[in-house]
Amino acid sequence: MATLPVGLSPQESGLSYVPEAYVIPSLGKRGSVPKAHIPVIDIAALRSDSEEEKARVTQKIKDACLRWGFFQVVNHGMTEPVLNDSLSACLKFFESPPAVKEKYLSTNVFSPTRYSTGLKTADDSVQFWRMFLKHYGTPLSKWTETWPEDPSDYREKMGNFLEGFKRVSLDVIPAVIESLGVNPTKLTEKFKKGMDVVTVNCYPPCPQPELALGLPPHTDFGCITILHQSDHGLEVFDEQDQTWKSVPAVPGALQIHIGDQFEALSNGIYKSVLHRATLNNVKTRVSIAVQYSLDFEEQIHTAEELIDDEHPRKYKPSSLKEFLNFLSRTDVAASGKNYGETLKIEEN
Ligand SMILES: O=C(O)CCC(=O)C(=O)O
Ligand SMILES: [Fe+2]
Repeated sequence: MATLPVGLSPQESGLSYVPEAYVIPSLGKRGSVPKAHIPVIDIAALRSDSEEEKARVTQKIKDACLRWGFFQVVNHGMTEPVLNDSLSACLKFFESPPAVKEKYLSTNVFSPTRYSTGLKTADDSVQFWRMFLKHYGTPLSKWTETWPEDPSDYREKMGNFLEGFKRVSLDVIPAVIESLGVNPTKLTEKFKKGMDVVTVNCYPPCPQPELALGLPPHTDFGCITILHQSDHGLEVFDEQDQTWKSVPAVPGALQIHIGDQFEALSNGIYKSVLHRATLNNVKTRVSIAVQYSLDFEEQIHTAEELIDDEHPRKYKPSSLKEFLNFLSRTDVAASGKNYGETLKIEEN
């Protein structure tokens, strides 16, 4: 499929106005969005031997998942240099000459490493003020070779970062499963061999940030997403009062989203969080969102422990491969279609 050469989109070329295809009429007059009182959870105890301390953290995770499907974590074990270096390596990639990015330009969602703009591609009918790079994470021995060679430290910095992130995921995922009253042992073994889909988002300054978005309202398809950002800009939808709220910046904190596949695992007890990325007109924001799922074709099912006569199964099984098939045949930006909706079993 034809696509714009790298560097020519309005957000890459620094256009001084927002073209029609980027204007989101439903944004209306945005004014100031209230802050969300999102729990900030110290997860150090998840790595300790104290069952009592672990249970305390697990309870906090449960409360946050029920209320928001979202929380922030601190004391996650990632060091500041590893976190900072990953963002600088990503920013350098986006600032590289077009020839560096052209190698990865693709509209094929199955490409292991893919650069593009907007939500899915520059050809979508609705556009978003974003550039992105997608690739897989661990095991590094399998995927590093597929990542950009330029900038020269990208592979090293992202490798350190993604190994640390995987460890955080293996602390948080069992705790989320446990918080549902489900034994996490078997699934955790599968997650060790699971896929991490890495999306590096770059949102350059936008001349009219009130008119456009970096990413439209969406839920993430995976089990959980862990997000690391250079600056705030993420908003979550508060189901309680049906309004958008901004996620406060907490230095060093990582953001954790419940995704569609964990909503299905929980039989709808936890809901995947609706979120969107907003823009500013001052500085480039970079975020790294890693979605964790089982192996490519391995399906995740609703936990049997959560199904009985009163609580029938509400979700179909799903896999990363099935999600990518959905994505390749759907113009998500124009249709507003969401993968999570396709997983719901219709009630008779
Ligand atoms: O940049 C952000 O804050 C959000 C990124 C995101 O939602 C995604 O990559 O799925
Ligand atoms: Fe997302």
